[in-house]
Amino acid sequence: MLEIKNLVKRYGRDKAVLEGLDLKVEGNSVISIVGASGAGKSTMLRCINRLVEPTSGSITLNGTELVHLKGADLRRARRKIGMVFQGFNLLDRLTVMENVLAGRLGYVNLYQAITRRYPQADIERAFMLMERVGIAHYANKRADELSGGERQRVGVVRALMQEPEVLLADEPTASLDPRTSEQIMMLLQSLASELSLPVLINIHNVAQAKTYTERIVGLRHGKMIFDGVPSDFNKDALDAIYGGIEAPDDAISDAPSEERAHDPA
Ligand SMILES: Nc1ncnc2c1ncn2[C@@H]1O[C@H](COP(=O)(O)OP(=O)(O)OP(=O)(O)O)[C@@H](O)[C@H]1O
Repeated sequence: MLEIKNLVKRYGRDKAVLEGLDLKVEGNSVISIVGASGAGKSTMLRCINRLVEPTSGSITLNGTELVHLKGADLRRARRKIGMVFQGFNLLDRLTVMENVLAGRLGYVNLYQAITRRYPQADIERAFMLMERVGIAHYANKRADELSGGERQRVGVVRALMQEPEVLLADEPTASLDPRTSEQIMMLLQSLASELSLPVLINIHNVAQAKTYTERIVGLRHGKMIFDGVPSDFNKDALDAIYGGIEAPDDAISDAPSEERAHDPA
């Protein structure tokens, strides 16, 4: 279980960008975090894996307090937090397999890491996960030879190689075309349930949030002003989150639905 209590983040002396957030995530829920640009979505995710230092508050993952961890304890805790990025964050000149195995760096010793001698079990797990998401045949290709959707699948597998207890995805579909975005959302939804993994997804596309996630958290100016199921995310909720700031296209339509029931990967 991931539990955030009274999380505050202030950059320097500026006004707090997160003003006391509380969030509890259990089981294999897939949760989207929506909000206008600058609402604090990325800051919230980055506080969880401590890419950003929380100013105050508590974040626990399965009983371990993450705030204030340092050194080896922080590295150990971070292994349990997978992250998928908007820009994929792959090492372009390395192969797909090498990128995927980078997800094990937190587990192997320095010699293994430098010589890239990963345990056989890691290689088998890598192939199993690459098969699962449909990229195993690209194992020896350079990462920069793949399409955006394929690259994001590499990013997802790399995160899963960490054997995470929670998966964070920061705008995972923002660099992809609409159809590929839907495929990645479906993939995250299926993997959450197959691996019993909670997944938190920052997303601008409210229609996709409604279609592919089971809970929506809405932020506005660093405060949580909506936390509920997609069917309750109506025009009022939309106005409360975006009113006067931004009006996302097709935000309350039930957009992509053709393939929502299955994952083609
Ligand atoms: N490193 C930083 N230093 C100072 N201010 C920052 C830093 N990172 C983010 N901010 C500010 O914090 C606020 C929240 O930013 P954040 O990136 O978390 O929002 P967001 O909801 O993810 O926005 P977007 O959807 O545009 O990515 C913004 O006002 C931003 O300018």
